Amino acid sequence: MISIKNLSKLFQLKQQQIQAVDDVSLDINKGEIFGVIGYSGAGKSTFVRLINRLEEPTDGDVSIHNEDITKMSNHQLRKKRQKIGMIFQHFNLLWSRTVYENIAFPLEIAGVPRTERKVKVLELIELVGLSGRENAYPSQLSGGQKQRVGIARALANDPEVLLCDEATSALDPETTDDILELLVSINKKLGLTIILITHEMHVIQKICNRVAVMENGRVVETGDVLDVFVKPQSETTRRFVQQLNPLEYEKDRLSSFINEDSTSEVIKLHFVGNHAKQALISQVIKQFDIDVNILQGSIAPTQEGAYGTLFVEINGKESVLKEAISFIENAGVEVEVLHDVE
Ligand SMILES: Nc1ncnc2c1ncn2[C@@H]1O[C@H](COP(=O)(O)OP(=O)(O)OP(=O)(O)O)[C@@H](O)[C@H]1O
Repeated sequence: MISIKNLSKLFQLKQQQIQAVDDVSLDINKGEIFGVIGYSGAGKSTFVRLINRLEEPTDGDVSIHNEDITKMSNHQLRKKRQKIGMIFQHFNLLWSRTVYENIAFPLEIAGVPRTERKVKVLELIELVGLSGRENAYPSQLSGGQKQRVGIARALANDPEVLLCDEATSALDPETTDDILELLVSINKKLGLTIILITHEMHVIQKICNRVAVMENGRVVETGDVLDVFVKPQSETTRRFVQQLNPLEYEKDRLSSFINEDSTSEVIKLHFVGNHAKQALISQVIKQFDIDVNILQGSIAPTQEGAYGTLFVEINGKESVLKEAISFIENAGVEVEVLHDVE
């Protein structure tokens, strides 16, 4: 487990002080993919760089598997850093070295003998899907391939933790998805703990188990990804969740589709996890004497199961509508009544 306690970083500039990270405490479980999301300037990069002491904390502790890295000597820290891999937005590859040589570099530094090095590098090249490109130089690779080299290099010394600093922000959406899939498969195959920072909610949705939301150096919300999607607590989190389906938040838009009928109601259904797999609407139609008009729906898969919303207009006798709503709620689906036509 990674235990972060009261972690702070104050940058002391000539004219001003910047509290980049402000009293952050978090526990990250072994083997999970933990996301940190925030807008530009929220303190994400500083936070992630404090975890391997690329930045020195002003205050607080970071323990990785019960070893407090903030108390380590430079020598101990160098050894420990071999067990903390890191990948970057702009890949940070060595441009004069080939794919093979980039990946071999951390092994050379760790003093791994040449033959052992070769076995490991070839294994990593296969793991990240770059077989055949061993002798290419970074300038001959696409963005996605460069990040694959970055990932292989970060894994060379069999780290316990992989830190990802906006690792997909420079990539197009399709390549982003490929790299995210690679991170999930590495997490599963190697049981590696991954801490990932991003400003994009779909990155969190796709691969994280838990998430922390940062604002002005502080963590304003933390929880399981599904819980945070379904019930965002802070305004900042709500704005991030909105990124995934902006239309869902334009309830006014729906009003033009609603029949001017005194017996209709518009409801929003929240499907979480396995509840998203039920044929609930067809059951409601069969069981109750009501009409259902589907206005809008969406579903987003997460590592912890799916999360979906559906806006429907239901039309029928008031007492029957009430019964139908109770039926839906009893099936484990949350119902929000949005609009009562007078
Ligand atoms: N080395 C530094 N010296 C002084 N101020 C810094 C330094 N690094 C970061 N800051 C400041 O700390 C604050 C947080 O920056 P940080 O880069 O951690 O945020 P971020 O959430 O990662 O944003 P971005 O995604 O834009 O990088 C910002 O106000 C930034 O200007």
